[in-house]
Parts: sequence; structure tokens; C-alpha cells
Amino acid sequence: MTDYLHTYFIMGSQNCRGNPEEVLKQAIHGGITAFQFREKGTNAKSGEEKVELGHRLRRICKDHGIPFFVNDDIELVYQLEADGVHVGQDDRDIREVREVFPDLQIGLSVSTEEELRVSRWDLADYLGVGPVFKTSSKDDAKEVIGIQGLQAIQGQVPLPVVAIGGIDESNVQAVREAGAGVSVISAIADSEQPEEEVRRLQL
Ligand SMILES: Cc1ncc(COP(=O)(O)OP(=O)(O)O)c(N)n1
Ligand SMILES: Cc1nc(C(=O)O)sc1CCOP(=O)(O)O
Ligand SMILES: [Mg+2]
Repeated sequence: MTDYLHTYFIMGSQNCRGNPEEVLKQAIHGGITAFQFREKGTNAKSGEEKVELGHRLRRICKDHGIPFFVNDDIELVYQLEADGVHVGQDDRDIREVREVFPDLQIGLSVSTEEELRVSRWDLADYLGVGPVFKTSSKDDAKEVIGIQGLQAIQGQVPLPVVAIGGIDESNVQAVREAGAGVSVISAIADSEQPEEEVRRLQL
């Protein structure tokens, strides 16, 4: 597994119980290995507010040597000078993304073996695979695939995989045992103690 996928924290202000900058700092102190800015969904910021928050979170990651990814938003990747971008099946085609960002890390979402079959996964640096467990952080999440579904996709590609969807301290061990990285929104962002929660995910 690529080192930065070990404990990959994803969030936007809409996910946070506390101040997003504080939540990110605490998560970094707890030991996250990458961060994705995903300002999306109900109560998410937009326009200048989104860009300004992105700049502040980007600064924090830079100061602590944490790889900074942007979710979906290609323009924001330029604006924030991100280290990488994550796109899904319904986002900008990965062929275009790779063309405009030949040197950035690119993550691609895959939920099923069929999606894998029709995807240009060879252009990605890693796959985000899920939802492995039930999630309440994504309204349009696909069907839960479980550890079996995760392993089925892992077994078919020579790419590092990070699992996503409903991962918390109660089930993280199964994901670690499958050899996948762990990506998390609510277990960290909605925690009263983000730093401690990240430590509990470090099996
Ligand atoms: C690491 C990681 N894996 C999967 C996703 C989901 O991406 P996508 O399917 O494009 O859905 P949105 O996050 O854009 O709602 C992700 N963001 N990160
Ligand atoms: C952003 C996202 N993508 C998913 C996918 O299956 O592709 S599940 C998901 C939400 C993950 O949040 P939580 O850790 O709170 O369950
Ligand atoms: Mg997307």
C-alpha cells in the first residue's frame, strides 16, 4: 500500500463538529497520512468562502508535510496548488484529468467490478473503493460492498486501494487485515476528540 493511504482523512466544513481548521490540526497530530478537501453537500460552503477555507486547510497540510487532495473540483486543484485530486465515476473523465495534471496524484472511485472493467484505472495512482460499510456522509452512496467486495476489486488490479464508507474503530481492523488503506470522514470529523479517534484507527 502507498504510505499516504494508510489513514486518509476526508472532510469539508459540513462534516465538522468543531472548527474545520482545528479538526484538521488535531487529526494531523493524531497521525493522518493524507487529507482530502471535500466541501460538498448540505451546508457546504461555495464560491469565495470555499476557496478561502481551502487555502487555510492547504496551508495547514503544507506546514505539516501532509499530502493535500481536492475532491472533484479541477479549478480548485490549480488554485490551491494541490498535491492530488480525487474523481469518481460521474466526475471529470480521468483521461482529461491525467492530461491536465500529468504529475499530480490521482485517485479514482470504484464501487463494483463492472465499474472497474469500464474504467481507465491504469491512469490512476490509487483506487478509492466502497462503500465498504454503511455511510451517512454521502447521500448518493452506492450499495454496501463489504470486505468481500473490497477484496474482489483489490485482487484484480496492481494499484493501491483505500477503503471508504462507514469505517470507524469498530471495523477498521478488518480493513487493515485486507491490506487496504483507510479513508474516513465522520468518525474523525464528527468526533469530540479527533486526535484520539485517529489514534484509535491506527491498528
Ligand atoms: C478516497 C476516496 N474514495 C472515494 C471517494 C468518493 O468519490 P466520488 O464517488 O466521486 O464521490 P464524492 O466524494 O465526489 O461525493 C472519495 N471522495 N475519496
Ligand atoms: C465520500 C464517500 N465516498 C464513498 C464511496 O463509497 O465512494 S462513501 C463516502 C463517505 C464516507 O464517509 P464516512 O467515513 O463518514 O462513512
Ligand atoms: Mg466525486
